[in-house]
This record gives sequence, C-alpha cells and structure tokens, in this order.
Amino acid sequence: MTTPHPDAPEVIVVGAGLAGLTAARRLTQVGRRVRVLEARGRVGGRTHTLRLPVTGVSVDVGGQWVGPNQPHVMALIRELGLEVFPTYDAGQNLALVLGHRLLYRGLIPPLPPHVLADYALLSRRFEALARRIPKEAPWTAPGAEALDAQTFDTWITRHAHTPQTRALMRLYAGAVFSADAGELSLLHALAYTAHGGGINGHTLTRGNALQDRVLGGAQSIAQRLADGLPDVRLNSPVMRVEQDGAGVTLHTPDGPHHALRAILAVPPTLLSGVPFDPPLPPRRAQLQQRLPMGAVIKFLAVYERPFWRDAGLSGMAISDTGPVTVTFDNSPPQGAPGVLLGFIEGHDARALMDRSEEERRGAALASLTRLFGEAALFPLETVDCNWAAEPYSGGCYGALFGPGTWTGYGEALRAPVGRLHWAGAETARVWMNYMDGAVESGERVAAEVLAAVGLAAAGP
Ligand SMILES: Cc1cc2nc3c(=O)[nH]c(=O)nc-3n(C[C@H](O)[C@H](O)[C@H](O)COP(=O)(O)OP(=O)(O)OC[C@H]3O[C@@H](n4cnc5c(N)ncnc54)[C@H](O)[C@@H]3O)c2cc1C
Repeated sequence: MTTPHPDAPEVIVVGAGLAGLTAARRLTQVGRRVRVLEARGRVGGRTHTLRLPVTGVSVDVGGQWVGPNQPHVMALIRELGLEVFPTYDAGQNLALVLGHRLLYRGLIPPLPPHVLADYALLSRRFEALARRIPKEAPWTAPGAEALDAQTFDTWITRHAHTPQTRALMRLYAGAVFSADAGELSLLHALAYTAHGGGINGHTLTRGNALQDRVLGGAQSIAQRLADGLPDVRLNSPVMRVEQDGAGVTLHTPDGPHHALRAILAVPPTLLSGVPFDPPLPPRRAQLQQRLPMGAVIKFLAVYERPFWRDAGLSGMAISDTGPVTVTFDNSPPQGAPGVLLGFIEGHDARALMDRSEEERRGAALASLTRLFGEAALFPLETVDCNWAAEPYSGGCYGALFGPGTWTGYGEALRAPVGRLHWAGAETARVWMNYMDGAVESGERVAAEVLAAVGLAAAGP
C-alpha cells in the first residue's frame, strides 16, 4: 500500500444512501476532502423515487415516511430546503382478520371485548419490557441473554390467548420489520420497538413515524445531499478493502482509491462478500454473516382517482391474508391520481420474490380487490420493487437480528476496525433501520472520523 497522494481524498465513504451522504456532507462542511463511492448508477440506496411512464405520477418504491418523533431526518429535510406533506388518513380503516371484515378508526379494529382485552394486556406487557432495553446497546439489558434466546413468535405464542391477538402481533412484525415474528429475536423486537417509544410510534400517522411524506419523493433528500458534494462516483462498487499504518485503499472496477480513513455505510451483510486485508476481526466478520435483510415487495397501483375515499375509507388496511397485508393511500398531495400502496412482507414476499412481475401484479391486485372491491382491479398502471432482487440492498427494510446476534455480536456493530468506520441505518442509536437512523448514523460516524483525523490539517 502506498502513502496517499496529497490531493487524494482524506476520507472515502462507501455507499451513497442517506447515511453515507450525511457523513460526507458533515465532513465536507468542516473542510475535509471526501470521495463517495456508490455501486449503483444512482444515489439514495433504499430510498428510490420513480416517475411512472403512463400517469407521470412520482412514487416512492423504497422508504417514504418521516415523523415529528424523528428529529435527525426532519432537521436534515429542513436544512436541505425540502418540504413534507401529511399522509392521507381521513376516514375509516379496514381490517381483514380471521375472515372478518371490520371498519374502524385508530390502531385497533373492533374485535370482540375479550380479544381487545387480551391484545391490550399483551401489547402493554411487550411495551413494558421494551422500555427496559437500552436502545443503543440491547445486549446490556437486564436478562438480555434470555430475551435473545427466543424468537418474537415464541413469545407471542406463549403469551397471547386468542388467535386474533396472535394475528395482530404477527402483522406488527411483518409491517414494521418486513419479517415473520419467528425470524426475530425477542430482544431485537423489543429494542426496535423502543426506538419508536412503543408500537404506536412505528405504526400510526399523526405525531408518529408515518405522519409525513417528502414532497418530490424521499430520494430527493439523497439527491440534494449529493448535489452539494464535490466527488460522488456512481457505478463504483467497492470490491476489496485494504488498510495499513498509512491509510486505506478501496478497489473499484476503475482502480484503487486511497485515503486516510474509510466509512462503510452499506448494509452489513453485503460486506460479507467483500474481502478485507487484513481480515476483519472474527467477531465483526461473523456479525456481518448474521444480519440477513428483511423480505419486502412494495407494490403501487395508480387509479384515475382515489375511489376508496368516496366510500369513506382512508385507504389504510391490514389483512392477515396475504400477499398484501398492509395498505395505505399514497396519492400525491393534490389527491389525484389515486395511488394505493400495498406491502408484501416476510413469508408472503418469499412466496413471490422469484415470480415474474406479472405474477406479482396479479397476486397484489387480487389482495387489493379483496380489500377495496372490484374497482381496485383496474389500475391505470402499477409498479413494484422486489427489494430482495436488488444486489446492492439484498432485501429491506433493514437487517434482521435473529436469536443470539445482539448478545453475541452487538459490541462489534459500531466499533471501528483500525481505519474503518461503520455507518448505515443498521448501526443507528435511534430509529434503527429507518431514514432517521441512517441520518443519525451518518452524523455519529462523521464525528467519530473527525475525532480520529482532527478538524484541521490532514494527518493520520
Ligand atoms: C420498501 C421500503 C420501505 C421503507 N419504508 C421506510 C419508511 O417509510 N420510513 C423510513 O424511515 N424508512 C423506511 N425504509 C428504510 C429506509 O429506507 C432505510 O433505513 C434507509 O434509507 C437506509 O439508508 P442507508 O444509507 O443506511 O443505507 P442504503 O440506503 O442501503 O445505502 C447504502 C448504499 O450503499 C451502496 N452499496 C452497497 N454495496 C456497495 C459496495 N460494495 N460499494 C459501493 N456502494 C455499495 C448501495 O447501493 C446503497 O446506495 C424503507 C425501506 C424500504 C426498502
């Protein structure tokens, strides 16, 4: 490895998602020379805004919601001069649970009183446990080993007394983790829930994480960030990472890139396929093997108008019969055309992820029709994003922590390895696996790198 050239970047950021670009912005703002290497031909990573060809409407096929309880991303949106608009939530919600079609307002459908009591007890018990978990370091929680030795589903099965309560909690896992409850450690489910201050923080609109969408699409945050940076290189997948006493060398198809330090702001599991020289410490290497990505297909159907609003429906629905298990009204702020968003998650996503787009479309429209009637069968156009098919994401919304991962490997999640620093939504100390967490991790890692290299003159 050669000593970095004086004109070379001081810091290389791998990944032009919200985490990497936030870190690059903060370092650039204090005069550091930064290069961003991005594998895809676009910035934004797990945020992706598409303009649809037939109707011309813009839709987010990746992350989209932000809320007032998410200070990092909200502050960044303001700083970049972007605006948000409220999620449409007027009218009644719809639930299909165990074959019953129910209309309701708020979070919980009008189930029989004994079921509501069961759900209230179970969710309170779950949230009380969640409050005991330190979000930044779940492995230090009292009784962490026992909580991490069982799955969320084991806990649901043991403590829920009615099939409806089990169905609702499993829907929570699908909607919030894009996974089945059986794929998640209980400790992870609790810690993650704690990031939102409870179940409602993750699942409700007003005052919570689903309150707003970004005008122009969520990808515009990344685009604005990148526009302010001098050296963002697209189509530059990092294929090998080297470090020694003098600096780091990152190899892309265009050749080597040298710097003093590197920030790796990509989903940890993707780094399992990247050789490191010297090899990463065993705990870090095994951590990367143990963080599979969730399974989600985000499906959007565009209609001339939001016809469900005529029937007094909000467009928000939950269903324990897939493949679409959660829907929202995703129409633009002016209310036309009408856009229905359907999430396909966990086992439902696995059943469809290897099928053709046409087959996924047919299955998703059948679900929307079951919920909203015949009119849902005839959209002007549809689009979906099958995130498992995206090689530079590997799935979404984020990494899943199965049993044993937090307690066995948690300490390695953010600990720098020599000149290598870790960022990304998976490493967030707040709102892990959300856009807010990605931004927080970018801020945290920028401060970490500055502490290592100093604010002024370049030096190791
Ligand atoms: C369908 C879906 C819905 C979601 N909904 C929401 C939501 O409503 N609200 C919310 O807050 N969050 C949501 N999320 C999650 C949110 O989008 C992510 O947590 C966040 O965008 C992650 O940002 P990041 O920078 O950490 O990672 P990423 O966005 O994944 O960025 C990592 C970047 O690294 C690049 N990369 C990977 N490997 C390499 C390599 N070897 N070399 C160079 N570059 C590489 C990738 O191409 C990518 O651009 C959703 C995600 C999805 C997919």
